[in-house]
Amino acid sequence: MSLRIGIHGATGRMGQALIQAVAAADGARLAAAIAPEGTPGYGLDAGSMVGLPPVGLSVHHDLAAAIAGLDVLIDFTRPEGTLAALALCQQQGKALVIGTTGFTPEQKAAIAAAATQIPIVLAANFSIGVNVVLKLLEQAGKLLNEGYDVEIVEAHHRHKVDAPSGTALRMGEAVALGLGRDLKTCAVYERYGHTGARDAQTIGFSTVRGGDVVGDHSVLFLGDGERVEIAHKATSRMNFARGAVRAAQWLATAKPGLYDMPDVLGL
Ligand SMILES: NC(=O)C1=CN([C@@H]2O[C@H](COP(=O)(O)OP(=O)(O)OC[C@H]3O[C@@H](n4cnc5c(N)ncnc54)[C@H](OP(=O)(O)O)[C@@H]3O)[C@@H](O)[C@H]2O)C=CC1
Ligand SMILES: O=C(O)C1=N[C@H](C(=O)O)C[C@H](O)C1
Repeated sequence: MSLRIGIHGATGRMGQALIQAVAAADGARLAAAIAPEGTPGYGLDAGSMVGLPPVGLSVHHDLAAAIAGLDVLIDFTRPEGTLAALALCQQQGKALVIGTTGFTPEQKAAIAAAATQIPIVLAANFSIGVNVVLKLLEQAGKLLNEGYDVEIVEAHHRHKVDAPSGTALRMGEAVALGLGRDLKTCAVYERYGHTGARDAQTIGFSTVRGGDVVGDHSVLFLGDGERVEIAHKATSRMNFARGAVRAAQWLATAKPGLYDMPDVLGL
């Protein structure tokens, strides 16, 4: 029996990559493609929409009905879309993969609460490369914990609506863990005007938006007379999509709980 996967946000940049990734995956099939009524692509066959042979499923907006016929829902939408999907998955006891970013602390707490009843993978970045980089960053934080200022720079396409990226924030958490700091109290997200000299205990974030950049992240450890840079550059969304499908397959046998991509990858 193949795993029945539904995609919430099917007409989006990631939704379209996910349709392709599900089509290419062994042991999985697309069982629903959900997007807001009337959005470009709405009503089309999900396969045809992405240039594949027709799959016999049209993009529709009835999320509750769709979830009833799924094993796992993959959500790449906006925080409010994810929370609607979360409530329905919880009601129907279905597993959920969340790729959406930009959640408030309260929204993250709602996801964690739902994960006491259903299995959820919540990851700001589903690429293998970024998840390996997170491990390297924790180690770098441990080793470069004296005399190095940490700055995180990220660049994304002109359509991205949240900043800093979820990945940049996860990278900040990984470095902070290595350094023995709490990102909540040491992050600096804005600088303008007379800022004063840099506080050595801070982790700074800078955001670039423009063009079609898929996702670039650099973490700089700036010392006296040298600097270390750990960077990841995505050139295709297929790495994220394949990772999310892998997470959906992993969730099929997982117990209720809140998981991240390192759990899926065994890192
Ligand atoms: N974790 C990861 O590895 C990655 C995460 N992301 C994240 O995934 C999310 C989506 O990115 P992307 O595909 O580029 O975005 P897009 O805007 O291209 O697509 C979003 C999709 O969700 C729909 N949508 C928007 N708002 C809602 C809502 N409130 N309820 C239901 N559906 C909604 C959109 O429809 P409409 O167009 O009509 O609004 C569209 O179908 C972002 O948060 C992004 O940061 C992106 C890449 C990788
Ligand atoms: O919106 C995007 O495009 C991306 N969002 C994710 C994030 O916020 O980290 C992951 C990736 O960088 C692409």
